[in-house]
Amino acid sequence: MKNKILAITSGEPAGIGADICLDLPQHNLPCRVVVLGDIELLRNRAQMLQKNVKIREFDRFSQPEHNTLDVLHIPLRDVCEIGKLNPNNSPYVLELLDKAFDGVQAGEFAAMVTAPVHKGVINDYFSGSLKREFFSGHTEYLAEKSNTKQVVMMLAGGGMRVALLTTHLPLRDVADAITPQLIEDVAQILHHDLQTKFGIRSPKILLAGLNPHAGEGGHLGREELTIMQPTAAKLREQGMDISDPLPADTLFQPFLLNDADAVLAAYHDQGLPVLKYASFGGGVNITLGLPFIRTSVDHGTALTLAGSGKADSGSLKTAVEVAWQMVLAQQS
Ligand SMILES: NC(=O)c1ccc[n+]([C@@H]2O[C@H](COP(=O)([O-])OP(=O)(O)OC[C@H]3O[C@@H](n4cnc5c(N)ncnc54)[C@H](O)[C@@H]3O)[C@@H](O)[C@H]2O)c1
Ligand SMILES: N[C@H](C(=O)O)[C@H](O)COP(=O)(O)O
Repeated sequence: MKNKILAITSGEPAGIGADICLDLPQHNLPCRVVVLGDIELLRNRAQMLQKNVKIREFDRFSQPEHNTLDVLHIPLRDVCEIGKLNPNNSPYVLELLDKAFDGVQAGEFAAMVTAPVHKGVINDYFSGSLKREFFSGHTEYLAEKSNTKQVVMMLAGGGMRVALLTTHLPLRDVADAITPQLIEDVAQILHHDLQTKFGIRSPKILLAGLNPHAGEGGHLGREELTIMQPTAAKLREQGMDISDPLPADTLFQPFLLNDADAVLAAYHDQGLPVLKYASFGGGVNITLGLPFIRTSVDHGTALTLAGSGKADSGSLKTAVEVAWQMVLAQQS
């Protein structure tokens, strides 16, 4: 295979991104990785955490070395104090993503894996600099950069896969966002990627209702009756194995999950707390529908843990492993 290297963006510099990246050489990974970030920041963090790891500048032509972290150096824009967000470093955080994106587009990297960023401070930077942009998350940022109209956020862990109809949206806006077109687009991407990227020939998808008890026959909200059920029926006519909207409070039970390949939840905090309860620190976030492979950790920047030695790097390890499995599946 031409490109065997995965790009790992080290994320918000004041958070645990550097800490968890420093564990990568110990993880017995199935492939070569390069971390994108400020090399001095990584060296300082390694010293602080007393990590016995060699940190060297990335050279594509050098041989991988035992206990060595290859770093593609991208300099910080301003001082970084551990645990303290500095909006002036937000362009640095975005540059890590842009460089990884350019690398996968150019075929230099086989996939990208992202350590956590802090959405709030990036938006603080945008508003402080009078810029108009809004940063919702990696998922939306990478969709926009790659001109992809629709992508799907799916997390996997604890023996389940949970995909989302809506991602980083205020709860107030969720109901209006759920349209037949959105359900069709998201379900089709989910179905397609479960087949092509995860080798599931006939994926079975459980659709979660939006309202309590899936609308209670229309008495507790009508979205299930007017939007979700008719769209699910249409998708079934097209050959997809997708349920009618089911009550979300009892959907995440083994007697239903054991027979399903994915849950399609209506919104972020309907699906993700269940999955994170089952697997926090060992799950993986996968963006489906992109023209390249991108996975991420299942946790955030954990500012108070940065530099403490208490950050668990298990999710980053899983994110690398899953990205690599997807690279291999793509080749076969
Ligand atoms: N992939 C990503 O970029 C990503 C994912 C989730 C959240 N975030 C962002 O992170 C920021 C902080 O979010 P939050 O506080 O809601 O969630 P968080 O995941 O940062 O923290 C939640 C709790 O889990 C703990 N925790 C998190 N990661 C851990 C790890 N690896 N090991 C041990 N404990 C860990 C934290 O200390 C905290 O108690 C927000 O800006 C959010 O948007 C980013
Ligand atoms: N929704 C994700 C989670 O809760 O883990 C997280 O915010 C990361 O999203 P992006 O990958 O879009 O940044």
